[in-house]
Amino acid sequence: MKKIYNPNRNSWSEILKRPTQTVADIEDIVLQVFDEIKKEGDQAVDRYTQKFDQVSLDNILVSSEEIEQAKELVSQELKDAIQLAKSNITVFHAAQKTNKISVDTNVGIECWQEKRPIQKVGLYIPGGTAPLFSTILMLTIPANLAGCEEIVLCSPPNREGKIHPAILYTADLCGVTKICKVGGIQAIAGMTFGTETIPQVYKIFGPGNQFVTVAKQLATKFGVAIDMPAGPSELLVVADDTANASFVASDLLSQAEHGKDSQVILVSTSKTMIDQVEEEIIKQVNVLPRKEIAEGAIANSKLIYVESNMEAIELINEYGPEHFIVCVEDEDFYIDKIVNAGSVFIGNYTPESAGDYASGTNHTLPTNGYAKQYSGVNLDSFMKSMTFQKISEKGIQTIGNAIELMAEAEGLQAHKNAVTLRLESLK
Ligand SMILES: NC(=O)c1ccc[n+]([C@@H]2O[C@H](COP(=O)([O-])OP(=O)(O)OC[C@H]3O[C@@H](n4cnc5c(N)ncnc54)[C@H](O)[C@@H]3O)[C@@H](O)[C@H]2O)c1
Ligand SMILES: N[C@H](CO)Cc1c[nH]c[nH+]1
Ligand SMILES: [Zn+2]
Repeated sequence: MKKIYNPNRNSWSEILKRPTQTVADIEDIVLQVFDEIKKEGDQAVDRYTQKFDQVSLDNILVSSEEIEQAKELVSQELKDAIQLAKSNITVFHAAQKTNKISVDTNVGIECWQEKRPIQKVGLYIPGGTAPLFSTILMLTIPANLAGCEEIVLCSPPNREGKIHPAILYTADLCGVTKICKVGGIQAIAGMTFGTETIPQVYKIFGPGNQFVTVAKQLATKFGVAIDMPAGPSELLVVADDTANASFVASDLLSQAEHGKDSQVILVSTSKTMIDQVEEEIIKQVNVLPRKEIAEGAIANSKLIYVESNMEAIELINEYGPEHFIVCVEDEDFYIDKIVNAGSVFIGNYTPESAGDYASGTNHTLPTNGYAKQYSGVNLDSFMKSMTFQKISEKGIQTIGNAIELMAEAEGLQAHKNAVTLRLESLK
């Protein structure tokens, strides 16, 4: 990991660059896949599954027999762990429900806001290098709580044309309507345009690698909504001498092992802590089964020394990390001042992995600096706010003249008439 001491503010944007490819880099291939899948449907899906996943499938739909087999293959111990996570995620997301908001803005003018579910949603579950069945909990639980009617799930098949049993088990447990064995750009195109097998949806959710993320971003050009750009995982830890260097290193490696295009950063006001974390990383990475992937991400990562907490928080807000761990004496300073982060983890006993799996918060979060403008997935992501109003005779008499004047000033006579006719009927 590259060590940087007291970086000059002018160099922050260069130092904090992500290693991922952008829309401009991947756009051509995404638009080509979109175009062919829009025109040819399943046939083009199969062609790209052969190209990018090295397998061809007669039927991409998961059958009930495959689900029954998967249930047998998942151990009771893992099923119990999934149940614990499901329960905590349900409790946290159910608490996000809001009541109808109703106000009389004037006498006789009642305005209110209510939420309604998005009827058809599509969930992308990553499966390229690791079967992220935990993401199914993160997406189906709020979708079900919101009341979404149709939940379509796409995840890439392996070279034998199969999806990992834990993905199938969890999808079945969480009431997914349809599971399709399709990944990458093909999956996003399928759910955007619809094919003979993949249903078209109104909104696509879920994380993925840079190809999936750029495909989701470009899909919005074709009318589908997305949760957010949730690409290669990233983590920023702020730590001082009160932190535990081995814990910090384990957290950094937990996100580095997601993919070579992940990025992890340590910001510290202690040079000693930076040296200790560096040593620990070297020690811990050697025994990881995904050592090569983690080392790839570490090559993109930084250890940054700054002189004050104020400088640290300004740099962190400039970066806008997906995950932000705070292991410092003055936690409240960072809790109060953080404005750009997907999810915040506080104290030496709050590993980021807790949020990935089982504490209850959602792990589908904005990456690549998008924490500056996007929230992570939550209950509202699966709902729309709708407004309603009911105006009485007294109400239209109160605001009618203002509407007439404003409509006339905008040169919209028909708008004015809709009020004038009613006011005259009340004379
Ligand atoms: N931000 C979040 O909330 C969050 C959560 C979980 C995981 N993640 C990220 O999700 C990602 C999962 O990545 P993954 O690769 O393991 O699985 P994935 O399912 O996202 O991607 C695999 C698919 O990518 C496609 N692909 C691979 N190489 C390609 C190429 N050269 N051209 C076109 N398409 C190609 C293939 O179709 C393959 O099926 C990781 O980067 C991880 O960090 C992010
Ligand atoms: N850390 C990922 C979000 O960036 C989520 C995840 C799933 N499984 C393990 N981790
Ligand atoms: Zn993770």
